[in-house]
Amino acid sequence: MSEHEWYPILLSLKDRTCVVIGGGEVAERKARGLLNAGASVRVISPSVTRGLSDMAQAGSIHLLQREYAKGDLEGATLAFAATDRQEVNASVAAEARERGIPVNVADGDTEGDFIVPAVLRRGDLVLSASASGAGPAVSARIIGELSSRYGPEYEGYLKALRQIRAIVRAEVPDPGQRRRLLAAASTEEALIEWSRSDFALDKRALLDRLEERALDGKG
Ligand SMILES: C[C@@]1(CC(=O)O)c2cc3[nH]c(cc4nc(cc5[nH]c(cc(n2)[C@H]1CCC(=O)O)[C@@](C)(CC(=O)O)[C@@H]5CCC(=O)O)C(CC(=O)O)=C4CCC(=O)O)c(CCC(=O)O)c3CC(=O)O
Ligand SMILES: NC(=O)C1=CN([C@@H]2O[C@H](COP(=O)(O)OP(=O)(O)OC[C@H]3O[C@@H](n4cnc5c(N)ncnc54)[C@H](O)[C@@H]3O)[C@@H](O)[C@H]2O)C=CC1
Repeated sequence: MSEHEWYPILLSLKDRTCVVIGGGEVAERKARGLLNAGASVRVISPSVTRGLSDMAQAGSIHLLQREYAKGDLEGATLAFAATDRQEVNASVAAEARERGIPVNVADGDTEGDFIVPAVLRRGDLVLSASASGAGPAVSARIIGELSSRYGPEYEGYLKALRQIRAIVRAEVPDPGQRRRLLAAASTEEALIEWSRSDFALDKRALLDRLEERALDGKG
């Protein structure tokens, strides 16, 4: 994998077809990541892990148990070349390029268009880390460290914050003031407070409380 300056984005894959070629541990990990993003996943491989086989049985992925053949990327939004055969991965990448489909290549020999970071999800909070291919185990370790710092409670925090933000955006016309209040609404202490209270029931009281927090933050 040569050195690149990668551009990180969050992609919407809901109900989009993503095709994974290969059925080993790496393919399984990519398939799970795609399912977590609501994608429709097609896996093509003559042999597959137990995990992939269970996912197919449960109907969560569409499995074609055979070798990759040109044409398999038809209709794909993203392609993943995750076999243990470099020449197969290269053919998948070539088909993707012909079709203009972004492709991820799991081995280091063929250039892919994108790489996959290590990911931690807490509801709407998505944390990701990448070492740009220098050492993926570092990415995994850092995400492991973040998972204890940002626990499952963050899911509730962000649900609450989304509602607060909607109220502030509707009630506070001045952009500078809005930004000031939303910064005050986003501290960890504030997130804990919102997740424990019925703030949305009384907009006036909420805005007063935010003003108080904003002033406290200054002092
Ligand atoms: C470039 C990239 C392309 C891509 O796959 O997108 C790529 C490439 C390669 N990985 C290899 C090896 C390993 N990969 C992992 C793990 C992960 N690899 C992931 C991403 C990426 N791997 C992309 C770079 C992202 C980045 O740098 O941040 C993660 C983050 C996400 C995911 O895969 O979903 C996931 C951790 C998820 C988690 O656990 O949270 C482990 C550790 C383990 O398995 O426990 C090992 C063994 C240890 C080691 O080798 O370091 C090899 C050598 C293969 C060989 O030797 O044959 C290559 C090829 C090469 O480097 O040339
Ligand atoms: N990017 C990453 O995160 C990592 C990448 N790797 C690389 O990825 C490759 C795959 O790793 P694993 O999943 O552990 O390997 P694996 O050996 O467990 O699985 C390889 C899979 O490819 C399938 N396959 C072989 N020929 C095929 C064909 N013609 N069409 C469709 N599927 C075919 C096999 O059926 C098997 O399911 C490794 O050889 C290595 O180069 C390895 C570790 C991590």
